[in-house]
Amino acid sequence: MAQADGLALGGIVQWVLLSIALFLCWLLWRVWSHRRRQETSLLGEIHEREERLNLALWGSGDEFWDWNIRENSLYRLGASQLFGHGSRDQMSTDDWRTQSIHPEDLPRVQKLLQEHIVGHTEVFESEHRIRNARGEWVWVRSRGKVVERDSAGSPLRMAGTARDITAIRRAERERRVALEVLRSMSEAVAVIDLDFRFISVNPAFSRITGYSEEEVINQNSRLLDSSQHSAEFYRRVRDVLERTGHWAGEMWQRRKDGEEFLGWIEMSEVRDAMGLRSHFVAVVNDITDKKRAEQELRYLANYDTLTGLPNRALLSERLGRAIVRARRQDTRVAVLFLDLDRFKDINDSLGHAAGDRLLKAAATRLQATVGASDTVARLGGDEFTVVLEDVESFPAVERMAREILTAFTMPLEVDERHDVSITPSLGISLYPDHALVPTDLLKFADTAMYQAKAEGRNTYQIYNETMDAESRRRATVLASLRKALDRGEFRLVYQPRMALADGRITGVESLLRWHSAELGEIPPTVFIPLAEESGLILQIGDWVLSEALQTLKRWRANGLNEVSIGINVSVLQLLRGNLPQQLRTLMQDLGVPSNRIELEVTESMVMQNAEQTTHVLNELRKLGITLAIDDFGTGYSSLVYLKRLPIDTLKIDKEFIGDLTRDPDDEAITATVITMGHSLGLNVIAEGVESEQQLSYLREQGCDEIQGFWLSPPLDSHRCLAFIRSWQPGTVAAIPAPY
Ligand SMILES: Nc1nc2c(ncn2[C@@H]2O[C@H](COP(=O)(O)O[C@H]3[C@@H](O)[C@H](n4cnc5c(=O)[nH]c(N)nc54)O[C@@H]3COP(=O)(O)O)[C@@H](O)[C@H]2O)c(=O)[nH]1
Repeated sequence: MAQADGLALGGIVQWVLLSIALFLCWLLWRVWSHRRRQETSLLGEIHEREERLNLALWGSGDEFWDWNIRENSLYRLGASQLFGHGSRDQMSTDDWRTQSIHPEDLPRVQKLLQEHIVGHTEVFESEHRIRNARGEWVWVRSRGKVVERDSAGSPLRMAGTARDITAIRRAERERRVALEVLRSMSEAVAVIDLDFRFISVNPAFSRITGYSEEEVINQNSRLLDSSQHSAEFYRRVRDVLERTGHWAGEMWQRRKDGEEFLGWIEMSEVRDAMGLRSHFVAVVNDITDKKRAEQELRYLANYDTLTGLPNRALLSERLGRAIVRARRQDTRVAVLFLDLDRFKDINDSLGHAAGDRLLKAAATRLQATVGASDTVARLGGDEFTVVLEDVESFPAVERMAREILTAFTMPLEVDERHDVSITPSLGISLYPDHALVPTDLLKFADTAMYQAKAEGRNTYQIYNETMDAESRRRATVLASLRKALDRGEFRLVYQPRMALADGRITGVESLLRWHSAELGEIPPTVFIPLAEESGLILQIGDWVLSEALQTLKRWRANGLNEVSIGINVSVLQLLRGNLPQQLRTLMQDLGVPSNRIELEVTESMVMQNAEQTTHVLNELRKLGITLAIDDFGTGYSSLVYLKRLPIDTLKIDKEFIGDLTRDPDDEAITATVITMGHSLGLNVIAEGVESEQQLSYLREQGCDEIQGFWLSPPLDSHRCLAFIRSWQPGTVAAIPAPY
């Protein structure tokens, strides 16, 4: 039993031990399978996390790097997506240094790493270039931190991310370039929101408008609205901009200081990434100066800068339009061509500045006479043109021509001290009577003007066809005149004059004659004006002086010591200024006395140029030469000047003498001139005396001397010498007065 009991116990023990062993095995299996499950789930979790990290890196486009400092190795996750397939996931730090990073950036990156490792910076942060799988350099922004240190604090591991910022840097560079362009642009640029408030402006905007960026931000763009446009105009512009997204045009704008400027403005909408309008950009070009320059150019092209009158170009245009209107309305257009008489002499003597002022004064006088509705133009020099529209008749044009002549009888004020008298000569042509086109009308009016000059100036002429022949003849005469001196075609004749008191021959007047080889005998009334206009009178005048004084010398050698010689001089000779010196030399060379020389200048010439000629006349007077005013009574006489001028003799024009005893007016004028001349202490000579009646009347009025066909026509020097020698004074002195 004890054995059985022992066997049973042993069985039980074995069974228990087996059960325990089985249980332990089961427990171990359970633990193992639990661990296994745990491991599997951990691995799954790790895998999932890695997946997420990879996804995150893929999504962000970043690379993860892990640098084992002690082992000197670099692990990179996501490098291939950042730098292309083939980029290495693992590399040694040395390879990274020598192959991966751009050599120029390496020192900077190492410095930043060092600063972080020693604890100077919280994080390592750097932008540098990395070579990608294709061998190109790409810019990355790398951020990282030390993530493990040993017990001594030395870094064991650093980890971080890197991001490709090549595109960002390019965009940034482009943005900087764009900003620089905006900054350096000469056009003002403003970004405006949809409520037309300024968002940003460039420096040119501040320069042009005077407003700084701070002053305009958030301000409405109405700030620049100018008073030159109506509110309606600005409303329309904004309306177009809102509807179409674009507006371009010229717009006046007001600067901060209130000054207005003209801008060429281009406004365009800006759309955001969603394609919605977000802003407007306005580019403003200040075109005030350009516009002004354009206007000035237009002005210069169409107006005469001196007088402000239309020039030839604008005149032709207006005349053309006037003709078109006249054709449509069946009316007339008149062209008045005006030239100032002897303007050249005045210009030469007064100087060009005064000449310019005279032209301006003449332009004002002309415009005031004609009125604002008709065109007055300056063609250059002293030539003006008037265009009259809706002309009813020839007399109406003549009336205007006379009004112009009358307007010029009053002297023109050149400055505070100088008044100058100047007369115009006018030529007139009419559409459709004389021509149908502007060029012909102008040409014919010009021809008529020359005819007016030939008629003695200070008058008008209406064009007729014979004038063309006349102007051609003038050109022919002038061509011959230029050769006359060299060919020796001039000669002087001498007309004696006689004292009424005792019948003595007191002197002669030398008169020029021209016999042209081609044209025959040309009267002085024809060639003298041409010689004056062309300036040839200066050389011709020199010849006359020399010739006349040589005759005087010859006569004196023949015993005519008491006879004086009168020599006509043109005002041009006086204005030239060297006449006194010229005469001094001639007198010395020829040995003739000055008190036997009298220079004759016409009244109108001297009166018009009194200020300029007085000095020369005084010089001549100082030489002992006497001075006579010729053609007295025909021009505009100023007693003031007459009194001031150093003259000795008045010669009453033959125009008054011819009608003596027939025309009471001429008698009255002649008597008055004699009285006035005597009251001024002057010797008075009557020219053109042809009859005894005239002679008697003049004697009765106390005239001092006479000259004319009654006594003798002009004679050549030999015949004149003979005439004087044979003259019997007693016979004439005995002629009684008619009353
Ligand atoms: N600058 C210069 N001008 C000169 C010179 N020589 C002449 N002239 C000027 O030319 C104009 C015309 O002169 P001319 O044809 O010689 O006529 C003169 C006389 O011939 C004429 N005359 C004289 N007596 C009578 C008369 O009884 N009846 C009449 N119908 N005519 C007469 O008058 C002219 C006189 O000239 P003036 O005394 O000068 O007025 C003339 O303006 C001349 O001045 C010259 O050398 N230089």
